[in-house]
Amino acid sequence: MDKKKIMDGVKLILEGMGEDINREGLIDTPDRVARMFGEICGGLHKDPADEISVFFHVEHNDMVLVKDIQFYSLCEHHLLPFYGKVHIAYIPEDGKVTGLSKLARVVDVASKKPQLQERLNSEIVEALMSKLSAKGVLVVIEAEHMCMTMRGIQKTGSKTITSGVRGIFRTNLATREEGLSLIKHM
Ligand SMILES: Nc1nc2c(ncn2[C@@H]2O[C@H](COP(=O)(O)OP(=O)(O)OP(=O)(O)O)[C@@H](O)[C@H]2O)c(=O)[nH]1
Ligand SMILES: [Zn+2]
Repeated sequence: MDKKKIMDGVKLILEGMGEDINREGLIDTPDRVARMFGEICGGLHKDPADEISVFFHVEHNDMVLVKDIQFYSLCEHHLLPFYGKVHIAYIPEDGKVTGLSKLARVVDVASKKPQLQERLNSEIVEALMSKLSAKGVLVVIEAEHMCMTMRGIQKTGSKTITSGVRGIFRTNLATREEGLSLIKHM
């Protein structure tokens, strides 16, 4: 990331607001904000699929579900946070599974950048489908968008739910319902 460009931009925004960029409380703000963007946009220019780096073979060809994976992302329209939980289920092909933490790493890389919830959802699904060659993948994201709560339409508490369904979760209704009910009730 070009830290200097971000710092110059932050100074311009503050000046545009009529702030005194040399007052004590703001003097280090451009530097802080640039470091912050480096951290919260750490997924930029990375491929989420690269996070799935280890594979194991187990005698398990049924569902694997990791739910309530917390994420924080940045709405690409307003640069305000949207955040919530990702639930990931997959059905391995020939017992090919990955480490559980790798699923959360995929979520981190796909979310830490200016993003849309729908794209976040499909990037996670595609990463899993391509690397695991799974029989099926189901990803559900529930999120609160601060651009809809602290500004604009101001609907505090509203939640946006997206889902991405591939393979057997798409073709077999009972499998999809099992995944969805585990996400909802456990
Ligand atoms: N589909 C989708 N829309 C989003 C997401 N995040 C923010 N938005 C929406 O993007 C839209 C941008 O609309 P614009 O009319 O260009 O911007 P705006 O004038 O600030 O709109 P308001 O938010 O309605 O005040 C808004 O409706 C946001 O709610 C997202 O992840 N997915
Ligand atoms: Zn927004």
